[in-house]
Amino acid sequence: MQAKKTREEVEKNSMIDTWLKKHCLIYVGATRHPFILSIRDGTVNLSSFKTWLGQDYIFVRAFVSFVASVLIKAWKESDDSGGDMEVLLGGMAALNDEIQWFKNEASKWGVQLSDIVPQKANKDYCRFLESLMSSEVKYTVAITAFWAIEAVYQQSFAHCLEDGTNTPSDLQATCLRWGNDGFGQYCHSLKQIVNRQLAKASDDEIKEAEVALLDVLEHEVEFWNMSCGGA
Ligand SMILES: Cc1ncc(CN)c(N)n1
Repeated sequence: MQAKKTREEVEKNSMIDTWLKKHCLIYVGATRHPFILSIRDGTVNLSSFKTWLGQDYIFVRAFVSFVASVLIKAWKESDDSGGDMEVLLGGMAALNDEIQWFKNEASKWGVQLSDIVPQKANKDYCRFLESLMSSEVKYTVAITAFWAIEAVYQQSFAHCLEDGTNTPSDLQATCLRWGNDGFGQYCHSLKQIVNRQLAKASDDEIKEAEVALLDVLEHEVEFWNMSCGGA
């Protein structure tokens, strides 16, 4: 018979949900940003959209390297009982498509990707990713950040696809890229990996993972602000 879980174990198993409740203000700030709300209600400024498109292309290229570093940490540190490598490889494959998608969208919207200069918020975010790539950073911390980065886009763009929204038809494909059910399922798999890692992590690692989550949420807010011309 399975032993009854202690309250501590139950809490650790759903650590992410506990954190999202605790940090609800910043989480809502990242997933319901005015830029996203403007897509959702159809008032989006197209020049902001194009800024976001060009800057995000640069971000995604840095993000691929970060994901590669998470994959290495998974190989070294995870017992892989949850099939982490497969989930991460699926993520890499999706990023390969994402880069191609950015190139196609850029040519559709007349954005010259070779001319894009990364703005401060983007540089800061990429620098943060680089800091997580250090071998000193534990898998639990890096995978928490990884899940949060993907989850913010999934939650944000899925919000633009809900019934009764006014998302412009030519932005539907963008919203579907991250708001589709398959991407939602992928984020759910990442979240399960994170909760499993946190359940066996040391107190210090748990603290570091929580800080990484907050850092991601702050960088995501700054990234949206930048897209609107605010940073
Ligand atoms: C800034 C940012 N955050 C998240 C994602 C989703 N891969 C993205 N493309 N850009």
